[in-house]
Amino acid sequence: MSTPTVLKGSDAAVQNTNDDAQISKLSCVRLGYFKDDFIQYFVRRASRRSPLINRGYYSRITALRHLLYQFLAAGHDPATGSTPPKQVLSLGAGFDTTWFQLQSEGIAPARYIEVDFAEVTHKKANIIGSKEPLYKLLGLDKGGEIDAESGRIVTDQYCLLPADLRDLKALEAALTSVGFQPELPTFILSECVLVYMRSQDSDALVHWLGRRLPTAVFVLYEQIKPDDAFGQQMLMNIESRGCPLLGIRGTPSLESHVARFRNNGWQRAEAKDMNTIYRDHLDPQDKRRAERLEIFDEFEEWHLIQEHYCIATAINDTQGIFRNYGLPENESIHKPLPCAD
Ligand SMILES: C[S@@+](CC[C@H](N)C(=O)[O-])C[C@H]1O[C@@H](n2cnc3c(N)ncnc32)[C@H](O)[C@@H]1O
Repeated sequence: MSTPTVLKGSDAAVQNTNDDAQISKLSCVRLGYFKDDFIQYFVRRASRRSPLINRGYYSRITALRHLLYQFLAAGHDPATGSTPPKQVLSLGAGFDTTWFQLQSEGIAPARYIEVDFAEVTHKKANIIGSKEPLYKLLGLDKGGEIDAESGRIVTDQYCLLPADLRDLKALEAALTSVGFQPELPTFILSECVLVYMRSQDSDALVHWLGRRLPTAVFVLYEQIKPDDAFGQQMLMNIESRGCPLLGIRGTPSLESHVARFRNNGWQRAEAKDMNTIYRDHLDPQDKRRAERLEIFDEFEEWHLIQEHYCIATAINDTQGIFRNYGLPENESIHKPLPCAD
């Protein structure tokens, strides 16, 4: 498959949001908010972000990582010491490095599948193919397939697949081609992705996954509240970059995220805004450490921004392994992200 050279304007702009996200993650890593030894390979022009942005990414990444760790540990049987094999499906993964981090920590799941537009996976495959620490971790020096031209990598544990998430037939074909197993416990990650799609497309995707995956956790992070003054300004800023939040009117609130999941094949769902998550669900000790990293006095804006982002989770649990799944209230069972010295 060749990489399309002509992109529809807004698709190209949406793809560029990936670069922005990775620059912000690297900014956090360099300041010590969290550790990620791999993000450096995916950023061409590093830039230090404002304390407001850094703290926002810290809260996003810390909460999402906690949910992922919890999923990976679910179903652990203390008697046998075994945990059921699991898979991750990362939608619109961009240059996310989570698989590399999990693999280097020795806790990667049985399968980790990333999907994005071919233009993005093409660039990601090129980077992975040209950086020794990345392709060695993937075992690509010993086997597996990498086709940077088409943006496809297939190894036993990790797959990178080009597909447009609005085209469910193409997505299904891509997943089937690498032996995606719908019956395995699956963690679906959508970090700032569905909101760029029209609601009819993202609803269809949520429905399709909800119907096919009997044991799964869907974790979504994105913007909400488009209608108050701050929300209107946020929409204008994003629209001016050419990538409007086409889906935000369909899921403008916490309640609408829950309702969308419940109406589309998911047994349970909940949604919280990032103010609540930061206040009540992040490890207090790690938060204190992060809060000392930079001088910070923009509290009013901080709360406004955090109120306009949410994490929604949905669960299908035919095996009964996610009974207590979710972010815990402020307490000590958090596994803090390893932090840079
Ligand atoms: C803001 S970036 C987020 C990247 C990554 N999830 C992260 O948080 O670091 C949005 C990503 O979603 C991808 N995306 C948006 N719409 C998509 C679609 N219809 N099909 C495939 N990927 C899509 C973009 O190409 C981009 O890489």
